[in-house]
Amino acid sequence: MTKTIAILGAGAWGTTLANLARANDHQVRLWSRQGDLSLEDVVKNAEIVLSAISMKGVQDVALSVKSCQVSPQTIFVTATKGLDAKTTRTPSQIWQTEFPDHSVVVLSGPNLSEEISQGLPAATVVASKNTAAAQVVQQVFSSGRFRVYTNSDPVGVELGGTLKNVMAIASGVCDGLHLGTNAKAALVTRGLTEIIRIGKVLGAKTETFYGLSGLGDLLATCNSPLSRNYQVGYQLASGKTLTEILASLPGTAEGVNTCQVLMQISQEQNITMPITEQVYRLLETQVTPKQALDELMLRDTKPEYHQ
Ligand SMILES: NC(=O)c1ccc[n+]([C@@H]2O[C@H](COP(=O)([O-])OP(=O)(O)OC[C@H]3O[C@@H](n4cnc5c(N)ncnc54)[C@H](O)[C@@H]3O)[C@@H](O)[C@H]2O)c1
Ligand SMILES: O=P(O)(O)OC[C@H](O)CO
Repeated sequence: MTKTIAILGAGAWGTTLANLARANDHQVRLWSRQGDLSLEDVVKNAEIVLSAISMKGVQDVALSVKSCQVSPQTIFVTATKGLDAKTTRTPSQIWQTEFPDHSVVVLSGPNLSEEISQGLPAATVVASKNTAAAQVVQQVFSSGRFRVYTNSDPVGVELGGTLKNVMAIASGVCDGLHLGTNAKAALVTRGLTEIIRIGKVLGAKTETFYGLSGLGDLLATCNSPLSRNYQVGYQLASGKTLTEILASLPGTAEGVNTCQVLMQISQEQNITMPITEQVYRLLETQVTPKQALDELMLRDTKPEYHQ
């Protein structure tokens, strides 16, 4: 059945998702703050409101939508991968707080938008506490080129996509320093352990991180030069400054902000995050890429716990 869908954020991801929904004959209205359409007109009578806004704009946009006329049945979908710098909340937590009586669905997976725009096959996950709402979103986007799975752990799915961005920066550094395949495998594997450790404290289920939105997205983002987060790390390794890199980056690299928020969470909740800590110190120019590597390699010896 044709759905009326409002997509907020006309960047790389919002535009790609709009095209996927249009290809399935849905009626899509795309809103951006630079565009001609008003937010009020775009969300009016929408059965689904999907946000692909960068993290820094999510809270403000959610508040603006709250002041618009939204149908009580509207399903909110969030495709943002980040954490709020002020509150440390995830995007779905922000949308659910502003719209407590609505279903909120998280859409996340190994989804480099450029590949999907080229018509290459990909899979993703739609997760919600409300299974029926997740199934509606699954039908909207599913096609022969985009396979959509449902999941009942929205926070786990969301955190998989968010936390891997920090590991993608580290992976870019690893490749930029030409440290080899063994080093990369060690980094990604220990990165997953670190993601699970943080994710469990933040309320996610461990098994979710072994799925598409966790391990899947970690593999995609840590291995692709198309990833903006990977590019940040790769170019830091070549000696560029973060300011120079961000000035020429096409779109948002959420891992930079996520890393700062994670350091705050690490201090408040006493969670050990060695890789995140070194990425943070590198972004803050407290260490060079080579020093960050040495710090990680020379940590105290320990058993290989996966927790
Ligand atoms: N590009 C991808 O491959 C991809 C895939 C999956 C998820 N994501 C996630 O989707 C989100 C958006 O990524 P993108 O690649 O489209 O980024 P982008 O930089 O191309 O677009 C970001 C969009 O957010 C809007 N925005 C930013 N701040 C705003 C504010 N204060 N108010 C209103 N609008 C604001 C921008 O105008 C733009 O439309 C990120 O969280 C990213 O991690 C991206
Ligand atoms: O370009 P990045 O680093 O934001 O990665 C895009 C997607 O999150 C990959 O799934």
